[in-house]
Amino acid sequence: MIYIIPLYNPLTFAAATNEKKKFTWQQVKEHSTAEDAWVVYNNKVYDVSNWYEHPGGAVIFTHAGDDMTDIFAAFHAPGSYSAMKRFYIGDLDVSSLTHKTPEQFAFEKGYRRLRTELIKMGMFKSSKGFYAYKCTFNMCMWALACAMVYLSDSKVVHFASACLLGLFWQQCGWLAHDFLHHQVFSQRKYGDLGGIFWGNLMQGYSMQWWKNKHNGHHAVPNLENSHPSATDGDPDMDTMPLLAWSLKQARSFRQLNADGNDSASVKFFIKYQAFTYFPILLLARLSWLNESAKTAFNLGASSKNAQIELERKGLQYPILEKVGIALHHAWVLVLCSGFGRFSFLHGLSYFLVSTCGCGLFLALVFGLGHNGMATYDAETRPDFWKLQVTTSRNITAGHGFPKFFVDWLCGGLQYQVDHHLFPMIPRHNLTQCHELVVSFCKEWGVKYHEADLVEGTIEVLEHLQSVSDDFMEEFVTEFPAM
Ligand code: HEM
Repeated sequence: MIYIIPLYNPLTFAAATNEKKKFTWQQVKEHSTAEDAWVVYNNKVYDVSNWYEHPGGAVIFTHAGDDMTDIFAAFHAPGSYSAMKRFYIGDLDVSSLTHKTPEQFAFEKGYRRLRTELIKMGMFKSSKGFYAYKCTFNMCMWALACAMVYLSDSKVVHFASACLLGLFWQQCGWLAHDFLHHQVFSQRKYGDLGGIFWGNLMQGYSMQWWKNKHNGHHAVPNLENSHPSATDGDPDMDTMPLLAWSLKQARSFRQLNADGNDSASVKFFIKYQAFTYFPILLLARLSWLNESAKTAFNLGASSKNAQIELERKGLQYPILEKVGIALHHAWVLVLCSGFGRFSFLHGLSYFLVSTCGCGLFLALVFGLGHNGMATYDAETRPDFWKLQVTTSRNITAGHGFPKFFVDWLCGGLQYQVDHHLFPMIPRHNLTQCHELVVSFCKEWGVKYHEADLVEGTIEVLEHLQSVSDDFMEEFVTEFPAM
């Protein structure tokens, strides 16, 4: 597709002639699609319509027609501010922000000040020693899993090795996560290379597929799609028809049917979702491997925006992505074949145990991080801080799980709330950051939620059951004889 720049645009012309245009909030809100996207940063208005070439990709359009001040700060290196200039079209008429009370202005000012304090405290600087230790520990897990297969003929040892490999993949997920959020290196390129090593080569995931999906999730956590076939919400809660996180989401697939009714499969899945939740988690890695291979080898994208983005600007690291994934499948094949000694069934079992283990351990932590917390749609979406805090849950020690184990298992995401507010803060600084965030939330009356592994899982299952009950109750009310 060819990107045509209009020869005369009255707005860019105004910018070029230094004549400052003023826009009301209402006017900004009218430009809320990828094709017609205005964004606001510190009361300045930018026209980023059709800018699929944006280095962060189509995630930029999650804030079309909205204020991007805080999400911009969450994702970008300081130098990126200069890239904004060419999109500037005028200033926001601050008197038109009638939906904001003086208290809201003070709240926003307060959380921006807190961010500045954290920067001054050095919270965004990583300890290279910490990450060297984490990377070495992880590689030792991998070497041990391989050695157990190579040196032993015991099925019990092979089973233990497959479980260890599942855990290793889960830990690779957290390391790739840290590198790709640029927690480890402020230089983007080094973070990306770390992401390719832990993501593509060791885990089998495409780093660009992951970035698109994960950064989209960070921009709009627990936000529902505007339409069942749209992909403008949080990709991580785009789980229909298998799982619904709100009654509205459960009902959404009716719009796809000509008769406006739910299909038998939707009814079945939503009715039993509290029971199917864990089996679905077990299979999650297979779906991620599939999506990753599709992205890396240009066989399709997971959303319409990701597809257009791939067509317009392609992959950031086309060769490394492909080589990384191909080598990943090669070493996994060698290991799953028991270095040539396993029967087909034995090798398949090894693969399934490790893959399902990884899916379960990874998705369990994601699930605890957000599932069962508040969900929003475009109209009810609150400010950046409240959106991130109310949709996230921290995981604490408890029910026999000690803190060091929870910290290791969750790879930094035990501080999900704090991580969502400041995704570039390295995980080893989150404990300190957490204390300041909690006291800020207390001061401003924002509910900050924590639960241990068991309580959190029960909350998730209870939430699924309550959505399921509300959904099924409608049929009983409408058709009492059934
Ligand atoms: C006028 C508006 C914007 C401009 C000029 C801009 C520019 C840039 C630039 C130059 C980069 C690469 C350097 C860096 O990582 O800091 C970048 C990356 C990124 N941007 Fe933006 N951006 C804009 C708006 C947004 C918005 C609204 C979002 C999210 C809703 C966003 C999300 C991202 C993400 C996630 C990355 C990192 C990609 C990576 O890690 O490779 N950007 N942007």
